[in-house]
Amino acid sequence: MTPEKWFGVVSLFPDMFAPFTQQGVIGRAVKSGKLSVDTFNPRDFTHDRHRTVDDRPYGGGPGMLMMVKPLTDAIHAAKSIGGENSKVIYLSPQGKPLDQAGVQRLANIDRTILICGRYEGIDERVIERHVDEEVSIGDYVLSGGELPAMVLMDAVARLVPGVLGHKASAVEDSFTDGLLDCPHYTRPEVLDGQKVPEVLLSGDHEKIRQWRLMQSLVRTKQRRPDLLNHLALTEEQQRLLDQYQALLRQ
Ligand SMILES: NC(=O)c1ccc(NC2CCCC2)nc1
Repeated sequence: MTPEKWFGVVSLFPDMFAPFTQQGVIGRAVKSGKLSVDTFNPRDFTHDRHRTVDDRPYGGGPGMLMMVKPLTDAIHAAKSIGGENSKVIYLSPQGKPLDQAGVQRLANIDRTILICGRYEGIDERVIERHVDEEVSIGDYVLSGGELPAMVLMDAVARLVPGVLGHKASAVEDSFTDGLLDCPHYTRPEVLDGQKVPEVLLSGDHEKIRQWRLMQSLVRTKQRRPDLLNHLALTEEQQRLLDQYQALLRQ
């Protein structure tokens, strides 16, 4: 069996991960043993009557931080399961933006610990001491790192061999070669008077492949030219793009 990929999630809200690990693609990956997710709740590592997990920031200011000792105890518990050389990732807006290339890199790591911050975040010394990588899923602020952790696990799990059937890998392909996905169509052939592009009904698979590639290129050029800047287009891709632009100029 392919060695399973393990995620250890440090979170004050472990119940948020139950629906995520029991449904859909991820649910199947967990059921088939290709993926496993363990949660570690800092609150389980408190010893005071109120089970305190937050603490005040030095220097004052609004909000609280995650209390250090319960957090580091939870991290140590996760490392005792995943192993001392588990990759430790902290989700935060200050992190490196996550893109498909980053997802592919993380897909090659078998043991990953994800730290989900709450309140205003965590003590910088915990980041310096325990965190290998700070990762951001986008330039916006969320109430916790749990949703970013699920986004990361979903994107990574899709790349684990056997998790996706062959059918769903079309989406992967377009992003893997750095392009946006082409338009998709299904029944009915005419929807509110709008027909499905003829080529898709032609049965000519080479023409369909070229049409889809052209659509991906044009969409990427129109919607995300920045993605094209980092791409070395293949000879075929360049030809198709030139062909399309020649069409536009007619
Ligand atoms: N863009 C992101 O990936 C992201 C991650 C965590 C977060 N909030 C957390 C971070 C510390 C306390 C709440 N917000 C946004």
